Amino acid sequence: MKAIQLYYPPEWAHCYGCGYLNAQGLRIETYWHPERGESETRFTPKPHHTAIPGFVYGGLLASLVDCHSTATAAAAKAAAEGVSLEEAPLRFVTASLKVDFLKPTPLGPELRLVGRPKEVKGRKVVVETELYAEETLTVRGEAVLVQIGEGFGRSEDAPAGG
Ligand SMILES: CCCCC/C=C\C/C=C\C/C=C\C/C=C\CCCC(=O)SCCNC(=O)CCNC(=O)[C@H](O)C(C)(C)COP(=O)(O)OP(=O)(O)OC[C@H]1O[C@@H](n2cnc3c(N)ncnc32)[C@H](O)[C@@H]1OP(=O)(O)O
Repeated sequence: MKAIQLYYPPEWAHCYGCGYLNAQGLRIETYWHPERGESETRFTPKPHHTAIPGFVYGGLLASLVDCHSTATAAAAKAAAEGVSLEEAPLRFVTASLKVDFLKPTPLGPELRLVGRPKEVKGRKVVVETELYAEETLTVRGEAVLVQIGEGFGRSEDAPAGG
């Protein structure tokens, strides 16, 4: 099975969290399981991803939820439209990200994120994510993702003043 991120066209593959062209990035890989209608990402934080000794920094956890959600949105939209990502390289950006830190996340074990599309409507997809450390649910996220089109990211799309 090929990771969803590997379908992104190169011009949209520089993201710190999920771009395969970002050598310093997290380069997460997310897989879509059509039989369950769910996505899955596995990631093992490094020792420097520390909040306090023994626990994962929350900003990293938010980044994982963020990029896991954009990938889930692409797969969910492709599934809803009955197209493959091979023929339709869909790309989403994050409009809104909510992260609830339910319990401290231990630093050491592999983390597992499970994503489910809650709504697929037009260019918008809402994704719910659960993050587990050794079967313990420690983080829950909800993100609103909006599909970008070809040419998005040209200077006229960039925020003013930047
Ligand atoms: C990546 C930065 C983006 C900045 C732009 C510059 C260049 C981009 C170029 C390439 C990007 C390539 C790859 C992406 C890389 C990484 C992705 C990883 C995740 C991230 O790290 S990404 C960074 C943080 N991200 C942003 O920097 C976004 C800044 N922002 C915008 O660029 C606009 O804000 C946008 C496009 C999000 C929406 O603008 P828009 O005009 O296209 O969409 P529109 O208003 O039509 O809304 C359509 C439907 O989304 C609903 N909706 C919209 N905003 C909502 C909100 N906040 N909460 C709840 N619902 C919301 C509406 O309610 C409507 O829903 P409904 O149809 O149901 O009414």
